[in-house]
Amino acid sequence: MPAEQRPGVTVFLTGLSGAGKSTIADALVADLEAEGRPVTVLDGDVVRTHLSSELSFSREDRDLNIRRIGFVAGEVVKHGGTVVVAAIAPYEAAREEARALVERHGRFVLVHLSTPLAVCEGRDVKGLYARARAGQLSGFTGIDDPYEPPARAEVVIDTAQTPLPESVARIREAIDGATAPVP
Ligand SMILES: Nc1ncnc2c1ncn2[C@@H]1O[C@H](COP(=O)(O)OS(=O)(=O)O)[C@@H](OP(=O)(O)O)[C@H]1O
Ligand SMILES: Nc1ncnc2c1ncn2[C@@H]1O[C@H](COP(=O)(O)OP(=O)(O)O)[C@@H](O)[C@H]1O
Repeated sequence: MPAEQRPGVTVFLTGLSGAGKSTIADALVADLEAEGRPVTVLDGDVVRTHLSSELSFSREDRDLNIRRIGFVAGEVVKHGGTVVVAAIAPYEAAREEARALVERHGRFVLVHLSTPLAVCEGRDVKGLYARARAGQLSGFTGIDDPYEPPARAEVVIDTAQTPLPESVARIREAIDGATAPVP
């Protein structure tokens, strides 16, 4: 679809640490940018450096973080832009608030990475699960802090079962409403 006719869209990747949010976000962004489609990326780690550096991982602060992300995404979508969010976003109410902020202006595609905790912990990309298990990090999602699975997600992907190119193709299908070829 020509860029000037395309409504803005936010793809919101949610899931446990190590579920594959950043990996899929990077591949999805590369896929979109290869078509000359600019993308605004709001990755949890980066947002927490630049926009939410004062926030903790309490429920209140996580919710505020997701609300900020939803607001920024909505502003970009308002002008027809494409946004990719990668954040744990463990609480249903905050995700739905972000959805509402975006859907005022365009489309919102929630992608739940349902990768099981045991797989995420086995990956332990940053060594945080080991620290949480050792009692050196408290309030870690999935260990001693909750993750509420989304009641309604446009796409659900378990990255223990789904190869990366298939994940990207499924999300492209949800965005474009047409089958994107698997590379
Ligand atoms: N207590 C606790 N719980 C969960 N995650 C923690 C915690 N402390 C630090 N980290 C690191 O912060 C990254 C998650 O940040 P988010 O902004 O996505 O979290 S949230 O949406 O506000 O809940 C997360 O990044 P990912 O591993 O990429 O998900 C962690 O590296
Ligand atoms: N099919 C897959 N899809 C996505 N990531 C995968 C897959 N298989 C293995 N991985 C690995 O899982 C890890 C996921 O880490 P990351 O993307 O940083 O997760 P998150 O951003 O959710 O914390 C990466 O090391 C990635 O290479």
